[in-house]
Amino acid sequence: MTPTLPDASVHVRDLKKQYAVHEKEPGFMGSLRSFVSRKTKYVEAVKGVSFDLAPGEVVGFLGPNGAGKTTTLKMLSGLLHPSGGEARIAGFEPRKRETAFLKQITLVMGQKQQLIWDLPALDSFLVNQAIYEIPDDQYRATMREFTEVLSLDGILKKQVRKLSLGERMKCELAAALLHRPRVLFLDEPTIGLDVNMQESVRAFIRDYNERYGATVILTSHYMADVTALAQRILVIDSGQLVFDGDLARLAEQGKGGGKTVKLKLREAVSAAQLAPYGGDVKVDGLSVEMTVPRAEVSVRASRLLADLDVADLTVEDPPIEAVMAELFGAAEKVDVKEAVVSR
Ligand SMILES: Nc1ncnc2c1ncn2[C@@H]1O[C@H](COP(=O)(O)OP(=O)(O)OP(=O)(O)O)[C@@H](O)[C@H]1O
Repeated sequence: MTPTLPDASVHVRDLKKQYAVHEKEPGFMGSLRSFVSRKTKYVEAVKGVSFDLAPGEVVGFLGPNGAGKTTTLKMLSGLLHPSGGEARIAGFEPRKRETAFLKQITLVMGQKQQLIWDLPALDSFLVNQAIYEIPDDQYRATMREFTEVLSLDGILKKQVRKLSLGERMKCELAAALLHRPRVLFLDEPTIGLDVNMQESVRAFIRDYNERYGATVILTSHYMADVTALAQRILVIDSGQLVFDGDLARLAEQGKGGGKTVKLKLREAVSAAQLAPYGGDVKVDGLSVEMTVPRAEVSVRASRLLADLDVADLTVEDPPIEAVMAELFGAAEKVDVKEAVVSR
């Protein structure tokens, strides 16, 4: 039965997606051959994923390229039918795409656009008002709020094609949230944006989550998005969930469970002299960085303070992008370079 008051929770059990891919040799002869005998390969994009989100929870959904993030979000928003398992979003079964369900969710894909290219964004907003049957007073109130939070003044009446990427993304977000959905699927909402624009988008998502108690699943290659918005992280790799826990626990997995100790010295010391205190020692003038096993941190820090002329000592978890690179073995797989640049 369709609930009248959705609770914005997300329940996913053993969700699977298999794609059938038709293979074709290159060239004309290849086309002919595939016409006569078509070869089909199956890609297991999602292999039995399960998790539950409480209403209002914000989670970062991370994983290397091709891990199955977009496929999962498309199944949760009802765009793709799962090959197995089930999902319940705000009490609804996504695959049915009921109108009441669509009014509770939104899917924002940073790489795709829903705004009408040749018209001002305002026209697309009016189309969405009609589609989602948003009452006039609610539409006006939401527009006022979004215009303020996203600084949309002056851009709503410009043709979408003439907007900058950042301006367009802000309008895309506004259009996607105009109906005040309770569950947000955000797939790379800040992709390609400059650092300031990324920050505006983050602030908007945070504000929306607090104001409406919306549940948010966010994928991003920019770790700054994830660390700014999410407490809990789901990591998917090769279609399987390999981590579900809080950010701090994910950080603990890095550097073999070690912490980064940073020192500012008053007197220069060589890396060789510092080797007994920790691993991965990096010396840059009077600044030193090293990795120390978690359980040893207090003992080693006391020794460093006793043995050297230390002006400052800090202990940090390794950056989350480094942890991800370590988890997946290769830095390029998680776009660590981009993530670092965006911080
Ligand atoms: N329509 C499709 N047909 C066939 N295979 C597909 C299709 N869409 C995705 N795949 C494959 O399914 C797997 C998961 O893809 P998906 O787009 O879900 O990954 P992702 O984690 O979102 O990756 P990225 O971070 O690169 O966007 C990949 O191996 C991909 O090649």
